[in-house]
Amino acid sequence: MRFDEVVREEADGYWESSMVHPFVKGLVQGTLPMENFKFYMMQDAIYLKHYSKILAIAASKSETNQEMAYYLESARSINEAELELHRTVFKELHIGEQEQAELIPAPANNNYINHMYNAVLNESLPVAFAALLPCPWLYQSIGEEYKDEKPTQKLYRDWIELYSSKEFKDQLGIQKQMLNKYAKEHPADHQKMKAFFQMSAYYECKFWDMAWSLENWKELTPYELA
Ligand SMILES: Cc1ncc(C[n+]2csc(CCO)c2C)c(N)n1
Repeated sequence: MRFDEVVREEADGYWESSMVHPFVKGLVQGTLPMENFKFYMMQDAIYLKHYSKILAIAASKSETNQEMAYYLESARSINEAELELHRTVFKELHIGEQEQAELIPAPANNNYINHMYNAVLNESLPVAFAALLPCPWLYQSIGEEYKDEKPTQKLYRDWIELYSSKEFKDQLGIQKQMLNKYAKEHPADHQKMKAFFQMSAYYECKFWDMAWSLENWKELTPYELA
């Protein structure tokens, strides 16, 4: 099996759990309350901002021109996507300056972002790349699985369309090849690449939980006293 197939198979549980997650199901079926979608979008804007910065750090650590070009272009295009989000979705959902100024990452988002910074700052570039990969890969899988769903809300349809596009699938193909190239050239990094990929896939699931429960820093999970 190729390296990308091995890491993906190991993460099967996270993929399956995302596919049937009430947030994802609600989104593709159009039953998701707009409050949850708005919360998700606002948290995602923070996530995208940091994802782009992390790619820029990866660019600065690149050893080849090809790597450099890939990371710089990815950082630029995600920054552009983030700006577009503010221009369109934020406007549509009436997310104003005040609401944006008060925005802080929810716990699960914070954990995921910190995990990716840790990868790019303290690990090798192949390990950082593996940590960044579940993000496009999982979303591409969801887009493909639900490409024929047509929820009535335009924002939900746009979301599905974005991640089920051919360009997005082609881009993922290049990313899988990069993963395999890194794996071939850095056999000593295999264990960590796998571990960081799994951790990111776990955090992707926690991101759905966060948006479904409107997670915040004030309320802890209530446990019954024995
Ligand atoms: C929590 C979270 N995870 C993944 C994505 C999807 N995503 C973000 S940036 C990007 C492009 C990477 O090449 C993709 C696919 C998201 N929006 N939010």
